[in-house]
Amino acid sequence: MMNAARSKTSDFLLAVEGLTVSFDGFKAVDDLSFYLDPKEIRVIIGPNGAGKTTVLDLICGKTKATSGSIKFAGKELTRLKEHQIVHSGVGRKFQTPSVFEDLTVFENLELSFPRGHSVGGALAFKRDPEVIEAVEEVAATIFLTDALNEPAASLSHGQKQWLEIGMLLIQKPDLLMLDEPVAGMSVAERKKTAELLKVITKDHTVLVIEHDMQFVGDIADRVTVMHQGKVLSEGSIEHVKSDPKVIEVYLGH
Ligand SMILES: Nc1ncnc2c1ncn2[C@@H]1O[C@H](COP(=O)(O)OP(=O)(O)OP(=O)(O)O)[C@@H](O)[C@H]1O
Repeated sequence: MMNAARSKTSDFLLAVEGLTVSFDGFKAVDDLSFYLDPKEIRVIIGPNGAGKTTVLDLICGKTKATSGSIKFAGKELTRLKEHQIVHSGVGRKFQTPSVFEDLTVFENLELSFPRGHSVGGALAFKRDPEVIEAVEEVAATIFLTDALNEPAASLSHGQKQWLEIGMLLIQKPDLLMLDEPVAGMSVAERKKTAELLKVITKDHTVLVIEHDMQFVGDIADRVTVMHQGKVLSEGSIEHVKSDPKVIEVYLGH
């Protein structure tokens, strides 16, 4: 198999091999292998309980693997703690936005600028041109230039999701993982989010969990379909959509 042969090399940004996690004997992720190329957008789809969120939990170190390997830029992540994985260049956005509502968009982005300060410390820090430039650049990418001085509380749900993506982007991770980024968004916001992800992958690799098949088709380079903790199918959106196994367990419902 091409993937198995290539995994011997360091071509992949992320190589997940034989990954397994058991919760009281139940294998939520079961001997899972998949590989991400640099600058790829991969979408993981699959029915509820397939193990998708658990895969992201394993990659970011929130959950420890029972066995298997997660190699990121050649480094084994399964032995690292969550903060070490963040430092290695893996950023994760959870489903619910967790922006600081009382702070402005500018301040939310500024706080996330990587300088190793606590929340209070970062705010007390004098704004230097480097931070201002980084904040303005990210704000433009996430369509929030005009809202920089607005409190985050005044943003729409979709804008808060973009702000949170911006808070990851400003840390310049090599891999961004997003769990259902367009859940609760309007059609217009979904379109803009697809645009945003296309821009992001010029510099980053993106791993997304998503149910909205229209959105999946708009963004994915390749799709991995999970079922019962395993890969059921993998390939282009056309390939997985026409795979009878995928239609049977997921798309046909
Ligand atoms: N910490 C845990 N302890 C016990 N069981 C867990 C734990 N985390 C996940 N599970 C179980 O593992 C299975 C996979 O869950 P997971 O949330 O990864 O699925 P999913 O594909 O993300 O589903 P959804 O689309 O509903 O979010 C589920 O049966 C879930 O109940």
